[in-house]
Amino acid sequence: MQVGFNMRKVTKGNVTIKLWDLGGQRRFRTMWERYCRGVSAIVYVVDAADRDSVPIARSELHDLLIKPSLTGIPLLMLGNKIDKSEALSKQALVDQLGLESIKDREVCCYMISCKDSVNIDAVIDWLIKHSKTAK
Ligand SMILES: Nc1nc2c(ncn2[C@@H]2O[C@H](COP(=O)(O)OP(=O)(O)OP(=O)(O)O)[C@@H](O)[C@H]2O)c(=O)[nH]1
Repeated sequence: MQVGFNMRKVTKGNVTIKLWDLGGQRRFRTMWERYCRGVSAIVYVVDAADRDSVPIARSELHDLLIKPSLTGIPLLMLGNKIDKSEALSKQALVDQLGLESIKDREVCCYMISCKDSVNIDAVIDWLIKHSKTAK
């Protein structure tokens, strides 16, 4: 059975980051806001190779960010699965997710492959930079 919410800790050097992995399926989405309140950053992972799902990812993202409780929380967008030939380019993903229209917070986007460990270090560094303890 798919569990909707898992907590993990990632340590690099003397910094430990606490991550909540929130389920992406429809039935879990109403709970996203509750888990995002008060966090240092929101990491939103999309499958860059699943082009049909991007419009849904876009509307769910903007529905989330419109919540007053989440104003100003930095957003890290990750376009995953760039090892697949059908993956969107970064520019196409940024455009299709409407990231340029987000003006009330810092937004960063990396294209990654969890399978091939592409850009994972950059993600960890970004998370450390935006963690509460490491400023
Ligand atoms: N090719 C490729 N496959 C990947 C990559 N990352 C994850 N996958 C595969 O994608 C599938 C889904 O991965 P999950 O980690 O279960 O996805 P998830 O986003 O946590 O799923 P939900 O939270 O339920 O939406 C698995 O079969 C993974 O092996 C990647 O970078 N490249």
